[in-house]
Amino acid sequence: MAKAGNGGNPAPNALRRPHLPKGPGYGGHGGSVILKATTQIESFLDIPQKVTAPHGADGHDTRRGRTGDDLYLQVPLGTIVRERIFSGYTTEEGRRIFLPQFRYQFLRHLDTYVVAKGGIGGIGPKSFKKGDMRRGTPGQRTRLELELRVLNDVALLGLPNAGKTSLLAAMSRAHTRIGPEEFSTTRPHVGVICFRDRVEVRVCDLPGLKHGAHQDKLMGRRILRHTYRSRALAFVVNVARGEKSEEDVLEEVEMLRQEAIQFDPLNAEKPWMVIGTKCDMLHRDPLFHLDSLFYRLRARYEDEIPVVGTSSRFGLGLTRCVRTLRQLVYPDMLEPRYRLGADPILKEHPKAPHQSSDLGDQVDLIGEAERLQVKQWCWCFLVNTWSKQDSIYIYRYKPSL
Ligand SMILES: Nc1nc2c(ncn2[C@@H]2O[C@H](COP(=O)(O)OP(=O)(O)OP(=O)(O)O)[C@@H](O)[C@H]2O)c(=O)[nH]1
Ligand SMILES: [Mg+2]
Repeated sequence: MAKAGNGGNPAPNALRRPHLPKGPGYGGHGGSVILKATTQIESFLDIPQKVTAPHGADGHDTRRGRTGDDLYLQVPLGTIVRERIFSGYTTEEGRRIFLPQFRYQFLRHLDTYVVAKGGIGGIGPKSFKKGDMRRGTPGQRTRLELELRVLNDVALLGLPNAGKTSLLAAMSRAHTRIGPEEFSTTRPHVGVICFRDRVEVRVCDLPGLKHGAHQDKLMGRRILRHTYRSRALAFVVNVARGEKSEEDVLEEVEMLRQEAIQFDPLNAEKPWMVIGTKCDMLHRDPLFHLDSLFYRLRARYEDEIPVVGTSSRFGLGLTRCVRTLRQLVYPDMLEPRYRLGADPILKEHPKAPHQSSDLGDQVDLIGEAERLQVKQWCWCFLVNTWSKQDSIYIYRYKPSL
């Protein structure tokens, strides 16, 4: 519930004369209630149920009343604002039925939206010929419903205790409670994986899902709604089965995917991958389960589904996992390692320095490459001083020793 401040009333007998420096004692405007998106917070925990912005003060003598300050409430990115509007009906117990209506969604940092506008301050009597005055208007009052659908690129979905939080903590700087008990994570956490070429992949760790999640079993729908904005899904399964070996890994992946699809059919079109965790527990046959999962998934789906085995405890397979995540989210944007032209376009340059350098080392021009070859950094490449803007001349530097 948000209530903006009322406008203040004007001073009834204020005069306006040329020699009086101040105005005719108008009332101050009321403060508005404004929502502001920020990356600093990730939940609604700090937002009170009822907020009221300060009222504008009444006019006094010839001075305008003080304008009430706007009340800013910080909300996390990905918040959807809906207004609850009275439908005109009541329940049998006499409770009013409200219907939600979409108002705004926050997708950018520092985005603001005014949910309740403050009242306008009253106008003094001397502004009207009749000599009457206008009182301040009341501030708006709205009932709001906020829903958080976290902004992320990849959502980690898995059974409770599959090792999702450990995986995210190993891949990024996000760190939350990791525990041996089920449901140790209770709300979404986002970790950002930054690549060297400034590409960022936002990975969202969610609480565990169980069968029937799409019917809101164990708050499943409230968990699955965070997949709404993800561009790819990663199903996390514990492949170290041990005594649980009769429960099939493939069944588990299928169950998780079906839950996601039944919740939102758009999830069927998103690219997905499977991450096998706890691969370090060798006595529990994780590699066997991982292998069987890969071949059976390949047989079932025509295009190859990436399956990556990891161990968050020992940091195994994380690089491959991170690369695969990036490949899912940005399939067209390859890493610089792969972006190399196989053969640089060789072109003789007229000013090529075929002579030796000062140290007596031999410097040969190999060619002009459109793209810089990072692959062959074992040779020391020199970028010459007269390189054009769109091309780089590459020299092979042979030390004299
Ligand atoms: N040996 C081993 N244990 C792991 C690994 N990753 C996680 N664990 C353990 O598995 C347990 C569960 O890990 P979490 O990361 O909390 O699992 P979760 O999927 O986030 O669980 P919920 O949040 O409850 O759904 C913890 O006791 C971890 O120590 C791993 O790679 N190897
Ligand atoms: Mg967790």
